[in-house]
Amino acid sequence: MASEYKVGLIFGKFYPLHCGHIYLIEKAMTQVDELHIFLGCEATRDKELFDKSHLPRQPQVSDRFSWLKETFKDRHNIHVHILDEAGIKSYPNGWKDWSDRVKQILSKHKIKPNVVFTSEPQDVKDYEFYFNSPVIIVDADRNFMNISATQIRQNPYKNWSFIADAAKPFFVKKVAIIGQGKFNELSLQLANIYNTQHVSNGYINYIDREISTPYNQRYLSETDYIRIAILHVERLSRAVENSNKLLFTTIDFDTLAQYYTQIFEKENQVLKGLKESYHFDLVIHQNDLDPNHTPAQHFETVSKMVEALLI
Ligand SMILES: NC(=O)c1ccc[n+]([C@@H]2O[C@H](COP(=O)([O-])OP(=O)(O)OC[C@H]3O[C@@H](n4cnc5c(N)ncnc54)[C@H](O)[C@@H]3O)[C@@H](O)[C@H]2O)c1
Repeated sequence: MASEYKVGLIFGKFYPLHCGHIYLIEKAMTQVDELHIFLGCEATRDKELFDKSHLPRQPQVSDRFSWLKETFKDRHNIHVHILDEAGIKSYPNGWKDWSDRVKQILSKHKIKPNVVFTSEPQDVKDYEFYFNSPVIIVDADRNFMNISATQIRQNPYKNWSFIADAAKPFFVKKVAIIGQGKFNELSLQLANIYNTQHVSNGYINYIDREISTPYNQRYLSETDYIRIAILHVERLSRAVENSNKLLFTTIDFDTLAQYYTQIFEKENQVLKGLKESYHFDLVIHQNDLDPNHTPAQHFETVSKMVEALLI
């Protein structure tokens, strides 16, 4: 006897996607032929969640969507839909309107669900009523993956290991430590200590020398600076994918643009654009620290500044 083709539904905010969500989804996948995930979004509610959180920046719907897509890429029977909840009374006061909006998407894509998965026992009756489907509760006590998105929003770095790998790069804090001699080694040292990535920039020593070099004896042309900047973006982008909470480097784009302006006595639009769009969470210039301090004291000062980023 042919068994019924099973189509499952899962609803969530995935703010952010974590291993508990992934467990729910994978557990559901053991019981269905096809799974439809609905990513609920509502601009005011989502902004409020961010305002109450300790997340470094607000994930947009596109970020949350891409975390799901990336995590379940190559899984052709997992489908992700964006569910705009604008204008509907917030949970749990808008079940009728909310389920009607879900049904619009179901009918548009000719999806005929026959099971809903959740870890929330209090929602079972409403899901059964509005979708006329049985509900399977997965790990209501969160014993298998003891984590919630609220806990991650409250303390993303303490709960780092639970954040979905696809979402981690979004939360990595970028640190540039700029200086000479022993100070220049700090970013590499801290990357080692924090078990994370470091992006060196070998050109920085050249650039620093160029400032005091007469025009006709300089090594680097104007376009070399653009190449250095683009290469740096590429290397940072690769490194952030494998970073553990922090990413260290020896130059930021604001400083690079300042060097350029100092040397060529004009602005460059590419560097200006990078300076405005590429955000660093912490930039430490050796010149801003006490010049009478020893390298060991600088190490202490900088370490404390970095540690404060993870609170
Ligand atoms: N307006 C309404 O009345 C109404 C009614 C129902 C649902 N909704 C919407 O549905 C969405 C529900 O999202 P949510 O808050 O449940 O999202 P969520 O992202 O917190 O969770 C998504 C799913 O993962 C499960 N889960 C979370 N942590 C888990 C863990 N550690 N182990 C196993 N499973 C885990 C949850 O039970 C849920 O089923 C929201 O967008 C909400 O607005 C609205």
